[in-house]
Amino acid sequence: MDLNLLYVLIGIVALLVVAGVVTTVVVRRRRELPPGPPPGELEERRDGGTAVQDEHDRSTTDVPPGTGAVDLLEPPAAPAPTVEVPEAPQTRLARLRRRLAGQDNALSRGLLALLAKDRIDADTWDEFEETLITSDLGVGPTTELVEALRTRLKVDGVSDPAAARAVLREELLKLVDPTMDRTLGTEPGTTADGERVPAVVMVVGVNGTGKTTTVGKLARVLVAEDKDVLLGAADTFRAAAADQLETWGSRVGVPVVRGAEQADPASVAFDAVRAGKEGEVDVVLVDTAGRLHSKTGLMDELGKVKRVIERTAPVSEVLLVLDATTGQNGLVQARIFREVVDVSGIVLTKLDGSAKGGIVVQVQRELGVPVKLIGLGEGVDDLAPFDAEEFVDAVLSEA
Ligand SMILES: Nc1nc2c(ncn2[C@@H]2O[C@H](COP(=O)(O)OP(=O)(O)OP(=O)(O)O)[C@@H](O)[C@H]2O)c(=O)[nH]1
Repeated sequence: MDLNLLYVLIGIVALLVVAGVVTTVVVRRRRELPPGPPPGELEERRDGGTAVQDEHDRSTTDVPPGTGAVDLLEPPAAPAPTVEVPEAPQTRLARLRRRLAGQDNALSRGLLALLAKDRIDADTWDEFEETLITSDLGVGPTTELVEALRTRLKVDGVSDPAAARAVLREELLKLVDPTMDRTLGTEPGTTADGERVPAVVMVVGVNGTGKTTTVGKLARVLVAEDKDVLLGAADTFRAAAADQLETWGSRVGVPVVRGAEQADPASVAFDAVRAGKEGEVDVVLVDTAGRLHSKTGLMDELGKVKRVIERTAPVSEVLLVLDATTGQNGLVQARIFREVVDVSGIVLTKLDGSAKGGIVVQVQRELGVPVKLIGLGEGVDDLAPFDAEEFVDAVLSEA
Protein backbone atom coordinates (compact mmCIF):
# COMPACT_ATOMS: atom_id res chain seq x y z
CA MET A 1 0.00 0.00 0.00
CA ASP A 2 1.05 3.48 -0.76
CA LEU A 3 2.60 4.99 2.39
CA ASN A 4 0.79 8.30 1.88
CA LEU A 5 -2.60 6.59 1.70
CA LEU A 6 -1.81 4.75 4.96
CA TYR A 7 -1.08 8.06 6.73
CA VAL A 8 -4.38 9.56 5.46
CA LEU A 9 -6.36 6.52 6.76
CA ILE A 10 -4.69 6.70 10.21
CA GLY A 11 -5.52 10.46 10.37
CA ILE A 12 -9.22 9.83 9.59
CA VAL A 13 -9.50 7.08 12.26
CA ALA A 14 -7.86 9.33 14.87
CA LEU A 15 -10.29 12.16 14.07
CA LEU A 16 -13.28 9.80 14.42
CA VAL A 17 -12.06 8.59 17.84
CA VAL A 18 -11.60 12.16 19.17
CA ALA A 19 -15.08 13.20 17.91
CA GLY A 20 -16.65 10.14 19.61
CA VAL A 21 -15.04 10.92 22.97
CA VAL A 22 -16.14 14.58 22.88
CA THR A 23 -19.77 13.64 22.05
CA THR A 24 -19.92 11.13 24.93
CA VAL A 25 -18.65 13.68 27.46
CA VAL A 26 -21.17 16.34 26.35
CA VAL A 27 -24.13 13.91 26.45
CA ARG A 28 -23.12 12.69 29.95
CA ARG A 29 -22.90 16.23 31.33
CA ARG A 30 -26.29 17.11 29.87
CA ARG A 31 -27.82 14.03 31.56
CA GLU A 32 -26.36 15.08 34.90
CA LEU A 33 -28.16 18.47 34.85
CA PRO A 34 -31.42 18.62 36.88
CA PRO A 35 -34.57 19.15 34.84
CA GLY A 36 -34.97 22.87 35.64
CA PRO A 37 -37.88 24.81 34.22
CA PRO A 38 -37.34 26.54 30.90
CA PRO A 39 -35.87 30.03 31.22
CA GLY A 40 -39.08 31.75 30.10
CA GLU A 41 -41.04 30.14 32.91
CA LEU A 42 -38.54 31.21 35.55
CA GLU A 43 -38.61 34.80 34.39
CA GLU A 44 -42.39 34.84 34.42
CA ARG A 45 -42.62 33.59 37.99
CA ARG A 46 -40.03 36.02 39.24
CA ASP A 47 -41.97 38.94 37.88
CA GLY A 48 -45.46 38.00 38.89
CA GLY A 49 -45.05 36.11 42.18
CA THR A 50 -45.04 37.48 45.74
CA ALA A 51 -41.93 37.53 47.86
CA VAL A 52 -43.12 34.44 49.70
CA GLN A 53 -43.54 32.57 46.46
CA ASP A 54 -40.09 33.74 45.36
CA GLU A 55 -38.64 32.25 48.49
CA HIS A 56 -40.34 28.98 47.64
CA ASP A 57 -39.14 29.02 44.03
CA ARG A 58 -35.56 29.44 45.11
CA SER A 59 -35.63 26.57 47.53
CA THR A 60 -37.36 24.09 45.22
CA THR A 61 -35.44 24.86 42.00
CA ASP A 62 -32.28 23.53 43.72
CA VAL A 63 -29.76 24.08 40.92
CA PRO A 64 -26.29 22.90 41.94
CA PRO A 65 -23.61 25.52 41.55
CA GLY A 66 -21.24 25.37 38.60
CA THR A 67 -23.48 23.30 36.32
CA GLY A 68 -23.98 26.09 33.83
CA ALA A 69 -27.73 26.06 34.40
CA VAL A 70 -27.44 28.91 36.92
CA ASP A 71 -26.42 31.13 34.02
CA LEU A 72 -30.11 31.14 33.12
CA LEU A 73 -30.93 32.93 36.37
CA GLU A 74 -29.98 36.35 37.58
CA PRO A 75 -28.63 36.41 41.13
CA PRO A 76 -31.60 35.84 43.49
CA ALA A 77 -33.30 39.12 44.30
CA ALA A 78 -33.77 40.04 47.97
CA PRO A 79 -37.35 39.14 49.04
CA ALA A 80 -39.73 42.04 48.46
CA PRO A 81 -41.03 43.49 51.74
CA THR A 82 -44.27 41.88 52.84
CA VAL A 83 -45.34 44.82 54.96
CA GLU A 84 -48.93 45.76 54.22
CA VAL A 85 -50.37 49.23 53.79
CA PRO A 86 -53.43 49.51 56.04
CA GLU A 87 -56.55 51.40 54.99
CA ALA A 88 -56.66 55.08 55.99
CA PRO A 89 -58.95 55.61 59.03
CA GLN A 90 -61.07 58.30 57.31
CA THR A 91 -62.53 55.93 54.74
CA ARG A 92 -63.34 53.11 57.11
CA LEU A 93 -66.69 54.11 58.61
CA ALA A 94 -68.04 55.00 55.20
CA ARG A 95 -66.98 51.57 53.92
CA LEU A 96 -68.50 49.82 56.94
CA ARG A 97 -71.71 51.83 56.88
CA ARG A 98 -73.77 48.97 55.46
CA ARG A 99 -72.99 46.83 58.49
CA LEU A 100 -74.78 49.31 60.76
CA ALA A 101 -77.73 49.93 58.53
CA GLY A 102 -80.99 48.40 57.42
CA GLN A 103 -83.21 45.62 58.57
CA ASP A 104 -80.56 43.65 60.46
CA ASN A 105 -80.18 46.33 63.05
CA ALA A 106 -82.99 46.84 65.57
CA LEU A 107 -82.23 50.51 66.08
CA SER A 108 -82.17 51.12 62.37
CA ARG A 109 -85.28 48.99 61.82
CA GLY A 110 -87.29 50.90 64.44
CA LEU A 111 -86.31 54.27 63.05
CA LEU A 112 -87.02 53.30 59.46
CA ALA A 113 -90.38 51.74 60.36
CA LEU A 114 -91.42 54.96 62.06
CA LEU A 115 -90.44 56.97 59.03
CA ALA A 116 -92.38 54.66 56.74
CA LYS A 117 -95.74 55.35 58.46
CA ASP A 118 -98.28 57.77 57.00
CA ARG A 119 -99.89 58.28 60.37
CA ILE A 120 -98.27 57.63 63.69
CA ASP A 121 -100.81 56.35 66.21
CA ALA A 122 -100.38 55.21 69.83
CA ASP A 123 -99.61 51.63 68.79
CA THR A 124 -96.85 52.80 66.45
CA TRP A 125 -95.23 54.78 69.26
CA ASP A 126 -95.40 51.73 71.55
CA GLU A 127 -93.82 49.55 68.91
CA PHE A 128 -91.15 52.14 68.27
CA GLU A 129 -90.36 52.38 71.96
CA GLU A 130 -90.07 48.63 72.22
CA THR A 131 -87.62 48.38 69.30
CA LEU A 132 -85.43 51.07 70.77
CA ILE A 133 -85.26 49.21 74.06
CA THR A 134 -84.36 45.96 72.27
CA SER A 135 -81.54 47.80 70.55
CA ASP A 136 -80.04 48.50 74.00
CA LEU A 137 -80.63 52.22 73.82
CA GLY A 138 -81.74 51.99 77.44
CA VAL A 139 -84.99 53.05 79.07
CA GLY A 140 -83.92 56.63 79.87
CA PRO A 141 -82.65 57.58 76.40
CA THR A 142 -85.59 55.78 74.75
CA THR A 143 -88.12 57.77 76.75
CA GLU A 144 -86.28 61.00 75.98
CA LEU A 145 -86.20 60.26 72.27
CA VAL A 146 -89.85 59.28 72.05
CA GLU A 147 -90.97 62.34 74.05
CA ALA A 148 -88.89 64.70 71.94
CA LEU A 149 -90.15 63.21 68.69
CA ARG A 150 -93.80 63.19 69.77
CA THR A 151 -93.61 66.82 70.77
CA ARG A 152 -91.67 68.01 67.78
CA LEU A 153 -93.59 66.07 65.18
CA LYS A 154 -96.87 67.29 66.66
CA VAL A 155 -95.84 70.87 67.35
CA ASP A 156 -94.07 71.32 64.06
CA GLY A 157 -96.84 69.44 62.29
CA VAL A 158 -94.26 67.45 60.34
CA SER A 159 -95.99 65.20 57.83
CA ASP A 160 -93.36 65.23 55.12
CA PRO A 161 -91.19 62.06 55.49
CA ALA A 162 -87.95 63.94 54.63
CA ALA A 163 -88.67 66.53 57.34
CA ALA A 164 -89.55 63.78 59.83
CA ARG A 165 -86.25 62.10 59.03
CA ALA A 166 -84.39 65.35 59.67
CA VAL A 167 -86.06 65.72 63.09
CA LEU A 168 -85.26 62.13 63.94
CA ARG A 169 -81.64 62.59 62.89
CA GLU A 170 -81.31 65.69 65.03
CA GLU A 171 -82.77 64.07 68.14
CA LEU A 172 -80.74 60.91 67.74
CA LEU A 173 -77.58 62.92 67.29
CA LYS A 174 -78.24 64.71 70.58
CA LEU A 175 -78.31 61.34 72.31
CA VAL A 176 -75.11 60.11 70.68
CA ASP A 177 -73.54 63.46 71.59
CA PRO A 178 -71.27 64.91 68.91
CA THR A 179 -69.68 67.25 71.50
CA MET A 180 -67.72 64.49 73.25
CA ASP A 181 -63.97 64.53 72.61
CA ARG A 182 -63.18 61.30 70.80
CA THR A 183 -59.56 61.96 69.89
CA LEU A 184 -57.15 59.19 70.84
CA GLY A 185 -54.20 60.17 73.01
CA THR A 186 -51.47 58.96 70.69
CA GLU A 187 -49.04 61.89 70.70
CA PRO A 188 -45.69 61.34 72.44
CA GLY A 189 -45.13 63.52 75.50
CA THR A 190 -42.35 64.93 77.65
CA THR A 191 -41.70 64.07 81.29
CA ALA A 192 -40.97 66.64 84.02
CA ASP A 193 -37.24 65.95 83.36
CA GLY A 194 -37.68 66.91 79.73
CA GLU A 195 -37.41 63.35 78.39
CA ARG A 196 -39.42 62.34 75.34
CA VAL A 197 -41.77 59.47 76.11
CA PRO A 198 -44.19 57.60 73.88
CA ALA A 199 -47.94 57.80 74.29
CA VAL A 200 -49.08 54.66 76.10
CA VAL A 201 -52.44 53.07 75.34
CA MET A 202 -53.61 50.26 77.62
CA VAL A 203 -56.32 47.98 76.29
CA VAL A 204 -58.47 46.28 78.95
CA GLY A 205 -61.64 44.22 79.15
CA VAL A 206 -63.08 40.80 79.97
CA ASN A 207 -62.17 37.59 78.10
CA GLY A 208 -63.10 37.29 74.48
CA THR A 209 -64.38 40.83 73.98
CA GLY A 210 -61.75 41.37 71.27
CA LYS A 211 -58.84 43.08 73.07
CA THR A 212 -55.98 41.43 71.19
CA THR A 213 -57.76 41.87 67.89
CA THR A 214 -58.38 45.52 68.74
CA VAL A 215 -54.69 46.10 69.59
CA GLY A 216 -53.74 44.57 66.21
CA LYS A 217 -56.32 46.60 64.29
CA LEU A 218 -55.43 49.80 66.16
CA ALA A 219 -51.76 49.29 65.31
CA ARG A 220 -52.83 49.31 61.67
CA VAL A 221 -54.85 52.52 62.14
CA LEU A 222 -51.79 54.20 63.67
CA VAL A 223 -49.40 52.89 61.01
CA ALA A 224 -51.78 54.30 58.39
CA GLU A 225 -51.36 57.64 60.18
CA ASP A 226 -47.57 57.30 59.82
CA LYS A 227 -46.93 56.69 63.50
CA ASP A 228 -44.13 54.55 64.91
CA VAL A 229 -45.78 51.87 67.01
CA LEU A 230 -44.64 49.16 69.43
CA LEU A 231 -46.85 46.46 70.94
CA GLY A 232 -46.55 45.08 74.48
CA ALA A 233 -47.95 41.57 74.94
CA ALA A 234 -48.85 41.84 78.62
CA ASP A 235 -51.51 39.14 78.23
CA THR A 236 -49.20 36.45 79.59
CA PHE A 237 -52.19 34.45 80.81
CA ARG A 238 -53.30 33.21 77.39
CA ALA A 239 -50.21 31.81 75.66
CA ALA A 240 -51.56 32.32 72.14
CA ALA A 241 -52.25 36.02 72.69
CA ALA A 242 -48.57 37.02 72.26
CA ASP A 243 -48.27 34.91 69.10
CA GLN A 244 -51.48 36.50 67.82
CA LEU A 245 -49.99 39.97 68.43
CA GLU A 246 -46.75 39.04 66.69
CA THR A 247 -48.71 38.06 63.62
CA TRP A 248 -50.59 41.37 63.66
CA GLY A 249 -47.35 43.30 64.21
CA SER A 250 -45.31 41.55 61.54
CA ARG A 251 -47.90 42.32 58.88
CA VAL A 252 -47.38 46.05 59.30
CA GLY A 253 -43.75 46.04 60.44
CA VAL A 254 -44.51 46.77 64.09
CA PRO A 255 -42.28 45.17 66.79
CA VAL A 256 -43.70 43.28 69.76
CA VAL A 257 -42.23 43.01 73.26
CA ARG A 258 -43.28 39.80 74.96
CA GLY A 259 -42.34 37.89 78.09
CA ALA A 260 -42.18 34.26 79.07
CA GLU A 261 -45.46 32.42 79.44
CA GLN A 262 -47.10 33.25 82.78
CA ALA A 263 -44.56 36.07 83.32
CA ASP A 264 -45.63 39.02 85.45
CA PRO A 265 -47.77 41.15 83.11
CA ALA A 266 -46.61 44.33 84.84
CA SER A 267 -42.97 43.54 84.04
CA VAL A 268 -43.77 42.87 80.37
CA ALA A 269 -45.69 46.16 80.19
CA PHE A 270 -42.76 47.92 81.87
CA ASP A 271 -40.25 46.43 79.39
CA ALA A 272 -42.46 47.37 76.45
CA VAL A 273 -42.78 51.00 77.50
CA ARG A 274 -39.04 51.18 78.27
CA ALA A 275 -38.26 49.75 74.83
CA GLY A 276 -40.69 52.24 73.29
CA LYS A 277 -38.99 55.12 75.05
CA GLU A 278 -35.50 53.97 74.08
CA GLY A 279 -36.57 53.31 70.50
CA GLU A 280 -38.28 56.74 70.39
CA VAL A 281 -41.53 55.29 69.06
CA ASP A 282 -44.68 57.41 69.09
CA VAL A 283 -47.13 54.98 70.64
CA VAL A 284 -46.92 51.82 72.77
CA LEU A 285 -50.07 49.71 72.75
CA VAL A 286 -50.31 47.36 75.73
CA ASP A 287 -52.56 44.31 75.46
CA THR A 288 -53.67 42.97 78.85
CA ALA A 289 -55.11 39.63 79.89
CA GLY A 290 -58.82 39.16 79.75
CA ARG A 291 -60.20 38.93 83.24
CA LEU A 292 -63.43 38.15 84.90
CA HIS A 293 -64.56 41.43 86.36
CA SER A 294 -65.69 39.49 89.44
CA LYS A 295 -62.14 38.28 90.28
CA THR A 296 -60.71 40.87 92.65
CA GLY A 297 -57.08 39.57 92.39
CA LEU A 298 -57.00 39.93 88.63
CA MET A 299 -58.55 43.36 88.76
CA ASP A 300 -55.93 44.48 91.30
CA GLU A 301 -53.24 43.19 88.95
CA LEU A 302 -54.56 45.56 86.28
CA GLY A 303 -54.10 48.52 88.60
CA LYS A 304 -50.52 47.34 89.18
CA VAL A 305 -49.79 47.14 85.44
CA LYS A 306 -50.83 50.75 85.10
CA ARG A 307 -48.79 51.95 88.09
CA VAL A 308 -45.67 50.15 86.87
CA ILE A 309 -45.98 51.66 83.38
CA GLU A 310 -46.28 55.10 84.93
CA ARG A 311 -42.76 54.82 86.36
CA THR A 312 -41.58 55.43 82.79
CA ALA A 313 -44.38 57.30 81.03
CA PRO A 314 -47.91 58.44 81.77
CA VAL A 315 -50.69 56.25 80.42
CA SER A 316 -52.43 58.43 77.86
CA GLU A 317 -55.42 56.19 77.19
CA VAL A 318 -57.11 53.28 78.91
CA LEU A 319 -59.43 51.78 76.34
CA LEU A 320 -62.12 49.46 77.67
CA VAL A 321 -63.16 46.90 75.07
CA LEU A 322 -66.83 45.90 75.28
CA ASP A 323 -68.55 43.31 73.11
CA ALA A 324 -71.70 45.01 71.79
CA THR A 325 -73.57 41.71 71.62
CA THR A 326 -73.44 41.25 75.40
CA GLY A 327 -75.75 44.20 76.10
CA GLN A 328 -76.44 44.87 79.77
CA ASN A 329 -73.60 42.60 80.87
CA GLY A 330 -71.21 44.97 79.13
CA LEU A 331 -72.50 47.79 81.30
CA VAL A 332 -71.86 45.82 84.48
CA GLN A 333 -68.28 45.18 83.29
CA ALA A 334 -67.82 48.84 82.45
CA ARG A 335 -68.79 49.97 85.95
CA ILE A 336 -66.32 47.61 87.62
CA PHE A 337 -63.40 48.39 85.32
CA ARG A 338 -63.96 52.08 85.88
CA GLU A 339 -63.36 51.57 89.60
CA VAL A 340 -59.95 49.96 89.04
CA VAL A 341 -58.50 52.03 86.19
CA ASP A 342 -59.53 55.40 84.83
CA VAL A 343 -61.17 54.37 81.60
CA SER A 344 -60.72 57.14 79.03
CA GLY A 345 -62.48 55.62 76.04
CA ILE A 346 -64.65 52.72 74.96
CA VAL A 347 -64.06 50.37 72.06
CA LEU A 348 -67.32 48.70 71.08
CA THR A 349 -66.56 45.52 69.15
CA LYS A 350 -68.80 43.21 67.13
CA LEU A 351 -71.29 45.93 66.26
CA ASP A 352 -71.52 44.18 62.89
CA GLY A 353 -73.09 41.09 64.42
CA SER A 354 -75.32 43.01 66.74
CA ALA A 355 -78.77 44.51 66.59
CA LYS A 356 -77.77 46.56 69.59
CA GLY A 357 -76.31 49.79 68.24
CA GLY A 358 -78.18 51.64 71.00
CA ILE A 359 -75.52 50.47 73.47
CA VAL A 360 -73.33 53.33 72.20
CA VAL A 361 -75.64 55.83 73.91
CA GLN A 362 -76.15 53.81 77.06
CA VAL A 363 -72.52 53.06 77.74
CA GLN A 364 -71.47 56.67 77.22
CA ARG A 365 -74.10 57.82 79.70
CA GLU A 366 -73.20 55.16 82.19
CA LEU A 367 -69.48 55.93 82.21
CA GLY A 368 -69.43 59.52 81.07
CA VAL A 369 -66.71 58.35 78.68
CA PRO A 370 -66.95 58.49 74.87
CA VAL A 371 -66.99 55.58 72.48
CA LYS A 372 -63.80 56.20 70.51
CA LEU A 373 -63.57 53.18 68.24
CA ILE A 374 -65.97 50.62 66.88
CA GLY A 375 -65.28 47.12 65.61
CA LEU A 376 -67.38 46.16 62.64
CA GLY A 377 -66.05 42.80 61.51
CA GLU A 378 -63.25 40.29 61.55
CA GLY A 379 -61.34 41.87 58.67
CA VAL A 380 -57.96 43.43 59.56
CA ASP A 381 -59.15 46.97 58.82
CA ASP A 382 -62.65 46.57 60.28
CA LEU A 383 -62.02 49.00 63.14
CA ALA A 384 -63.09 52.60 62.68
CA PRO A 385 -62.82 55.81 64.67
CA PHE A 386 -66.31 56.53 66.00
CA ASP A 387 -68.02 59.57 64.57
CA ALA A 388 -71.44 60.56 65.93
CA GLU A 389 -72.82 61.99 62.68
CA GLU A 390 -71.62 59.14 60.51
CA PHE A 391 -73.01 56.65 63.00
CA VAL A 392 -76.46 58.28 63.02
CA ASP A 393 -76.47 58.55 59.23
CA ALA A 394 -75.52 54.91 58.96
CA VAL A 395 -78.34 53.67 61.19
CA LEU A 396 -80.78 55.91 59.34
CA SER A 397 -79.77 54.59 55.94
CA GLU A 398 -81.61 51.64 54.49
CA ALA A 399 -78.61 49.60 53.45
N1 LIG B 1 -67.53 40.02 64.08
C1 LIG B 1 -66.56 40.58 64.81
N2 LIG B 1 -65.69 39.81 65.49
C2 LIG B 1 -64.74 40.40 66.22
C3 LIG B 1 -64.62 41.81 66.31
N3 LIG B 1 -63.58 42.10 67.14
C4 LIG B 1 -63.07 40.92 67.56
N4 LIG B 1 -63.76 39.88 67.03
C5 LIG B 1 -63.54 38.43 67.23
O1 LIG B 1 -63.68 38.12 68.61
C6 LIG B 1 -62.89 36.99 68.93
C7 LIG B 1 -62.12 37.24 70.22
O2 LIG B 1 -61.14 38.22 69.98
P1 LIG B 1 -59.78 38.34 70.81
O3 LIG B 1 -59.11 39.57 70.31
O4 LIG B 1 -59.01 37.07 70.80
O5 LIG B 1 -60.35 38.56 72.28
P2 LIG B 1 -59.57 38.89 73.62
O6 LIG B 1 -60.42 39.85 74.36
O7 LIG B 1 -58.18 39.30 73.35
O8 LIG B 1 -59.60 37.47 74.32
P3 LIG B 1 -58.79 37.00 75.65
O9 LIG B 1 -57.34 37.16 75.36
O10 LIG B 1 -59.23 35.58 75.83
O11 LIG B 1 -59.27 37.85 76.75
C8 LIG B 1 -62.02 36.74 67.72
O12 LIG B 1 -62.56 35.66 66.99
C9 LIG B 1 -62.13 38.02 66.91
O13 LIG B 1 -61.96 37.81 65.52
C10 LIG B 1 -65.58 42.62 65.57
O14 LIG B 1 -65.59 43.86 65.59
N5 LIG B 1 -66.52 41.94 64.84
